[in-house]
Amino acid sequence: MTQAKIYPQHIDLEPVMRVQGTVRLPGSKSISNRTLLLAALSEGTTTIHDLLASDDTSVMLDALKKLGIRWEEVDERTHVVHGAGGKLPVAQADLFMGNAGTAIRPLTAALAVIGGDYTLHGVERMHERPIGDLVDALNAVGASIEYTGNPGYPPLHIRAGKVQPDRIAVRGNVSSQFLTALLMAAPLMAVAKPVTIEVVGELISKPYIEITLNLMRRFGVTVGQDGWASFTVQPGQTYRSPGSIHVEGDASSASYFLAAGAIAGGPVRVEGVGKDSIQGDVRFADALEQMGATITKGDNWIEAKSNGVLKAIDADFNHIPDAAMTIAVAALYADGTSTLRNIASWRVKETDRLAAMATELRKVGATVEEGPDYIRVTPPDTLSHATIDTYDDHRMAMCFSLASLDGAARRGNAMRINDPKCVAKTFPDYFETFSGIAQDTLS
Ligand SMILES: O=C(O)C1=C[C@@H](OP(=O)(O)O)[C@@H](O)[C@H](O)C1
Ligand SMILES: C=C(OP(=O)(O)O)C(=O)O
Repeated sequence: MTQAKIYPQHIDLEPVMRVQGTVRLPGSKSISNRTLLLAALSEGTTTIHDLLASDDTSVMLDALKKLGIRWEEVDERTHVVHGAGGKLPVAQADLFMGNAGTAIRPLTAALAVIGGDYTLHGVERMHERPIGDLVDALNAVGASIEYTGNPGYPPLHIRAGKVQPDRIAVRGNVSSQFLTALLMAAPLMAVAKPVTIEVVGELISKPYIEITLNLMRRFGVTVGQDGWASFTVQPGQTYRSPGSIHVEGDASSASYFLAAGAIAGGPVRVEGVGKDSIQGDVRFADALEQMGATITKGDNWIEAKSNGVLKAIDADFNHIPDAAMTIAVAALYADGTSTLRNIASWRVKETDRLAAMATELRKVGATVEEGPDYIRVTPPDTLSHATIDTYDDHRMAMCFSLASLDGAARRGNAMRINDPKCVAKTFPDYFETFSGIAQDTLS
């Protein structure tokens, strides 16, 4: 095992020869934040097992508390949320949303429909991440949401409106979270008549909608679906607590460990997600398999093992935008040029991930072509030592830990990752966990 040296400003990862081991994954961010909100909107009390403890869930928990929702942390792995049955006890609040898309977007819709006087804001980058499609959709049917900074972006000021539409139209090509937000708020609007949400244009990141529909179902609301074009919620359905609910391990967080196993020996097993996962990012394992790794799966685990040099890949990654970043770095270990297509949404996430990925991959010696919605990576013969900037993007930090795996070629040269604490967004002890699978290091 390596001793990861954590500094306030950077972490130095010694070259790793081989990885092997088993990792217990933190809870899924997407499932955690949806479950918290649905539990808060439900009638009854919900016990949540294995909730993610990270910045993104903290902002949701804090916001719910400010809105008057009672919850308790029973122990490290168990939370209890007392639902308020579709109402919010506190009608006026100022809510800090950090940089959590899964908090601000669904809360905006729920608060706009329930009504009250609420302000929502976040970190600087949050104020550069679009929310206009969601605000337009809601305001067009009677909500009252104003921008207090730049039009189209948080911060927002929500006032009581009257939102009881038959139909709502929302664009789906910037973020699927806008549709998720409207879907979760739809039962609150469908008081006397059905509500249909129509998707205008292309819908990206579709598997995240499946997570939304699955969790809504578990909280007692079924949604009628016409392909990906429209979704209908019948009236009279209210959220009801399932009693208790278990949060799967995070499939996006799994990607770093599975990629490590595929690159540097393995086997590496992740526990907490398996073949019946509701998270689209488990399909990351299919991409690794396509690149030549051996993947095995059980009910609650996935394992990756390498078979020598990875094969280059050319594929559409629209369905797994987060885990696709891991493929871009795994491409450093492939036998040729890899192309990741249809990932324009990378530009509006924690940073402009297409630009950031291209810049940092070049630092380790790759030849990179950055297109409007694609990235093409040709690995160097030998990876160079580099200091990687992370742009306050947890995934940049986690992805580039994989660049320490070329142990033999970079004897003595650590890979430096700046601002490693940004992993706290979804995986606060990522680097300790990563060092736990490193079997041999060279220094
Ligand atoms: O709904 C969700 O839980 C998420 C949807 C995706 O966003 P987009 O729909 O904006 O691609 C993903 O990138 C994000 O990390 C989580
Ligand atoms: C895009 C991401 O986050 P968010 O939920 O804030 O959109 C991410 O975690 O990669």
